[in-house]
Amino acid sequence: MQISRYSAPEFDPYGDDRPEEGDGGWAAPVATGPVDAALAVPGSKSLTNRELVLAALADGPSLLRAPLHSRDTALMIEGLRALGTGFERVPGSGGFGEDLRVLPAEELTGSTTVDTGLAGTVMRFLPPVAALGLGPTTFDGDEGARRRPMATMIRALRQLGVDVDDDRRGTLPFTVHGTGTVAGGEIEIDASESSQFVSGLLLSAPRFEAGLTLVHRGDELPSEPHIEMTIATLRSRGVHVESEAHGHWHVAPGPIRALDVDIEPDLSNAAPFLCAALVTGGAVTITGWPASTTQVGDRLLELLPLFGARIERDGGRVTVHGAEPDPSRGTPGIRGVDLALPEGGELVPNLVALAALADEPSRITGIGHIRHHETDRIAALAAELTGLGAHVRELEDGLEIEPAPLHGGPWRAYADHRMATTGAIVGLAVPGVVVDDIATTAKTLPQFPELWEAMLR
Ligand SMILES: O=C(O)C1=C[C@@H](OP(=O)(O)O)[C@@H](O)[C@H](O)C1
Ligand SMILES: C=C(OP(=O)(O)O)C(=O)O
Repeated sequence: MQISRYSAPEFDPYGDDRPEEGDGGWAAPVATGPVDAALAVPGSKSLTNRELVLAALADGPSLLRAPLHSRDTALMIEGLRALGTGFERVPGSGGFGEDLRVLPAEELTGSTTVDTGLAGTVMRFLPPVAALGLGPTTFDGDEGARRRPMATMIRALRQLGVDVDDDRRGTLPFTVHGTGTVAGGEIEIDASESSQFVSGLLLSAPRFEAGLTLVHRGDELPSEPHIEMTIATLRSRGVHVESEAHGHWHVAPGPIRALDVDIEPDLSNAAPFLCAALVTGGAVTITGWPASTTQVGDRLLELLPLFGARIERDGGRVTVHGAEPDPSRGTPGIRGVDLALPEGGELVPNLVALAALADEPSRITGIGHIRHHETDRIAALAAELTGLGAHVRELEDGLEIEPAPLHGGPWRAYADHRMATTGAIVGLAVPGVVVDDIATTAKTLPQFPELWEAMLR
């Protein structure tokens, strides 16, 4: 079996580690009965990478407790370090690696390169930071990263008075010519392709001379909970942020306060484990579930019951129980859903695994933007499920799935952590599913293979 090199505690967020190529595939374990497991998951990618950026721009050192250590967060650390930020490792109290002290640069520097990997948060959050640095910063990333939209960010920076050289491609690679200051002011963007354009601009905005008034004009505004998360993290550091109308934000110029923060567990990364309860008719408990959160993964507690799950909550322990076996519908009796889910694109791949194993048809729409994630997730899900015998119809902005008996076969991950975990979920119920690159889960959850096998023991 292939185990990722990113496993804590050996994982070194400061080294040159990159995921390894697949070694011939990971045979997804089949559940031999209902799962019955309790586990904790490591810190949130979205919170860790926001707090890293804000800590680097803050007016003093900040401590991040229980941050995520994964490829995406290592890339963020390396990018910020290239721009002059200091990092110290501090013994952590959590089970998934060390805490991090972030030491902001006296002056952000440029004349460097930033490797974004395939991390949307790195490629959309760091260009405005680089604009505050002195000197040119060239951004590039994985082959798949060069296909992800960047034109909205490049145009926004130009509107803010920043010189960006992209050879008119509108994608990586490009160079941000930082002068040490950004004028700021009022701009309009179309964030239909990704909420990360909004988040990236808002995170650096307190450091712009005039702050930022940002107006979204476009057909869609996906992943709104992630924008709420950005606003909440800014406010917790004393930044004045207003949103008086939908798609309008104003960030006042001013200091970003240094702050010691606890990073919540990644609730979107809890999803595959919770789905396992439904697929096997068992029960899975996640510990440390926050009482209140801006994470979109919290919506799993409303979404999974639509598939037939029962949720039990006891303080920070959240347990998902599979549907009661129903002989007239077959065990484990997963229900079909008809959902519009523009706010929860990152949850979709795992939920589609449930839909493919359900006894009834499903339709999930409003998710055209996930064609711009790590891969075109609509096309990838349709291709991989069809390869296993599923009846899937690809819509422009979603998927329709009809119940059909599935068989084993290869499952391509497309360098997408959530495609990899989706293959694992299907493989619980379908013998012979082989995920080509389970190590790609190191993007946000290096411990996935170990946690998955432990859940099944
Ligand atoms: O800001 C963030 O941390 C994220 C925003 C969302 O991006 P999109 O708006 O591109 O979907 C989400 O899907 C991604 O996993 C993380
Ligand atoms: C879309 C995702 O990632 P990224 O931050 O690279 O956009 C995701 O994690 O599902």
